[in-house]
Amino acid sequence: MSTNPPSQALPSLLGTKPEEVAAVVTSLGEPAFRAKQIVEWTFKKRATGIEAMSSLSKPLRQALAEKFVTRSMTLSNVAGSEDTTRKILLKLHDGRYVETVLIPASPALYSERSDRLTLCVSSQVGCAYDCKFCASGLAGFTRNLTAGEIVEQIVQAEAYAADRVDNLVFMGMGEPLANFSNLVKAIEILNAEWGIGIGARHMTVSTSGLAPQIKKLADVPLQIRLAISLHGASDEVRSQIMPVNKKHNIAELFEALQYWRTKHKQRITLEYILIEGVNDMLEQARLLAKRARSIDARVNLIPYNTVEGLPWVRPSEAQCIAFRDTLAAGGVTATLRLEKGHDIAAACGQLRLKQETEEGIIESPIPEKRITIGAGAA
Ligand SMILES: C[S@@+](CC[C@H](N)C(=O)[O-])C[C@H]1O[C@@H](n2cnc3c(N)ncnc32)[C@H](O)[C@@H]1O
Ligand code: SF4
Repeated sequence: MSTNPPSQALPSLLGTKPEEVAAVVTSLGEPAFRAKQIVEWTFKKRATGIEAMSSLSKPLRQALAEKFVTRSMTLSNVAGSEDTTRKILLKLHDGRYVETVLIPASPALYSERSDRLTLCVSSQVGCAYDCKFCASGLAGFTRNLTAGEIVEQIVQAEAYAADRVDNLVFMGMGEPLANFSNLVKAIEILNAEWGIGIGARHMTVSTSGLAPQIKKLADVPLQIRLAISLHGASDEVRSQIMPVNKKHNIAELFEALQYWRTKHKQRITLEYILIEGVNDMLEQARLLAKRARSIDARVNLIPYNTVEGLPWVRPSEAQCIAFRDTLAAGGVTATLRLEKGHDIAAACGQLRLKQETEEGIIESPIPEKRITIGAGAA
């Protein structure tokens, strides 16, 4: 299934706004309406090559082809099935890989209505934040994705599925708020009528808790949703599995979330992976309930997805249910999905690790991710 993506690093039209296209068109001595046609070919007609833009003159197409590409990645592999999740492995122009995950209809999680087709997109190659349970950061950070590469994941997934994606979650590989300007540009293009046209309320940005960037994102005038990877209700537990907590602790994070709430009407989601013996104690549930109530957040409980090479295990169903019930008794709306295969993140990052290790791009990451708390931690 794999073919080589274009090797040049020209900017992609999928990451270019109409005013930027207009500036190029004008510099080429062409009338301004050509920019509108190029934008239509790019986003509405989904032209896969500049030569296909048949309403433009040949010389203009040639000049454009020296400045832009329409695609910068190729579909390399797909794993999974239509009724659960399908992980799409995409090869980037520099030979690196990212994953984007198609998730079929399921009861509403990140938006009010049922999510017909959700796509979980990546924002970086690798991740620098080193959360102890996560596959995305296992081989460290390589680079940010461009706005065009973020947008193209949706375009590639829609072409593959022959369907429209109507809900987006930034929960793939990488920390979206560490790639702030590309993220915001991509969201603007994804939201725009002239662009992909996905409503802001159907986009959720998930972050490990970069408090200053949460405030900065709050000031962007789009009603996108926010999910926080909390995974520990006390600083002690959270810092052991999420080193970012040592930089921005829970108090600082929640102060930023209060600021977010002054600018956004939609409720914040607190993501909480349940890992046996690490963060699944019921006193954590009671503290989590208190924290969630303080910002009127809902909680999404995710039984841990096993990552090859990592020692963590998911708790028993009974423990997951007891955790959820403790939250409910504390007055907090909590979602818990016990069936496998429907998880949004679905341990995203593992396909890419396997591919890049096999190709010798990265060394097999032998995780030094063991911590010593509780019974489940080896
Ligand atoms: C991969 S992260 C990407 C977005 C952002 N960096 C963050 O941490 O929120 C998306 C979500 O997947 C979760 N996750 C990572 N590894 C997981 C695993 N093995 N099982 C379940 N969820 C996992 C993260 O904690 C986070 O809530
Ligand atoms: S959970 Fe998010 S921030 Fe943490 S390592 Fe994974 S991708 Fe990075």
